Amino acid sequence: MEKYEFYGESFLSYPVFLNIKDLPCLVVGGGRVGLRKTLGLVDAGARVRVIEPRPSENLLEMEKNGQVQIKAAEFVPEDLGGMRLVFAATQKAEVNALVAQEAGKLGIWCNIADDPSGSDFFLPALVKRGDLMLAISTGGKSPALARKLRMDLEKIFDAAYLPFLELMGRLREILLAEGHDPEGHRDLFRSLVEGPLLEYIRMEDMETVALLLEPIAGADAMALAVSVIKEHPARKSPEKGECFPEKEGS
Ligand SMILES: C[C@@]1(CC(=O)O)c2cc3[nH]c(cc4nc(cc5[nH]c(cc(n2)[C@H]1CCC(=O)O)[C@@](C)(CC(=O)O)[C@@H]5CCC(=O)O)C(CC(=O)O)=C4CCC(=O)O)c(CCC(=O)O)c3CC(=O)O
Ligand SMILES: NC(=O)C1=CN([C@@H]2O[C@H](COP(=O)(O)OP(=O)(O)OC[C@H]3O[C@@H](n4cnc5c(N)ncnc54)[C@H](O)[C@@H]3O)[C@@H](O)[C@H]2O)C=CC1
Repeated sequence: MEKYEFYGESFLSYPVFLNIKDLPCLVVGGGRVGLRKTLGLVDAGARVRVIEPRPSENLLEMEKNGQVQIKAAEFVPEDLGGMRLVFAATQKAEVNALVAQEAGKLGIWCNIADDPSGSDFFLPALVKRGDLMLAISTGGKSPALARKLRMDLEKIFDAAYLPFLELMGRLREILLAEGHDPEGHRDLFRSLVEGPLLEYIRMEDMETVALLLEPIAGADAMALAVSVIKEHPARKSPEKGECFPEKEGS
């Protein structure tokens, strides 16, 4: 840091992106916070069970759609059987502490909504653009700041990053299929990510995008550009005036 030296005790953590597809995960307490954690787990493809005596309409709707399983009762330690991650998200500190204690006995990683220092992990604020994911943590010091930074970053890393990353991935596949040349590829990819490609994607200037892709994609450049930018499944209807889905700023 240039101007400020870090002072005081720093929170030690190890950032990872977990593959939790199809893994059983438990959310205890399906209120405001529990629902937010549940939505994140569902997005990641987990098998989610929610323990909530008074499930909300939102949760019941998700259960109808087969996204979650709800047990409309109070938590009992047996609920933890077979679970890999647990979120203690009730408004009752003693219930959350019990969930954490029992999870600890079983070696299940636990996030406690009201006890950052007792948690095995906590969640970052997220900017997601397809496979591009920016995760923001303040070490638990200020979730409000994490949320604000997420919204600021969403403006910088706008929806155009989705087709941009998709294109970079396709170009990389083409080049790697032709052979490995780490030095040459590095320069090529660096010039593509630093150059004007993103700007032309934003403008949907297909001619120029195709021109920039040509050195790698050859005669397929225009077809590639169209399939990724104009015909991408994530694209919303043009009458809405949006290219790709934007996350709401809530
Ligand atoms: C430690 C952590 C554990 C965890 O939950 O994983 C934790 C803990 C607590 N949060 C509390 C409050 C708020 N949490 C939010 C929002 C988010 N909280 C998230 C994560 C985390 N929250 C982890 C640390 C992340 C980090 O490193 O910063 C986000 C990023 C991700 C997510 O939850 O999915 C999501 C933003 C998502 C987005 O918008 O992008 C807001 C903002 C708002 O609602 O406007 C407020 C009110 C304002 C405020 O307090 O700042 C309280 C109660 C404090 C009290 O009693 O007053 C506790 C408990 C405590 O601190 O004791
Ligand atoms: N980590 C975070 O991001 C944040 C954490 N918090 C903390 O999270 C906790 C929950 O907050 P909210 O979701 O706003 O509360 P809430 O009151 O909306 O939800 C709590 C839910 O837990 C359920 N519940 C109560 N006892 C239970 C039991 N024995 N078994 C199963 N479910 C039970 C209730 O029926 C209720 O639906 C609070 O302690 C709050 O301080 C608050 C804001 C953000």
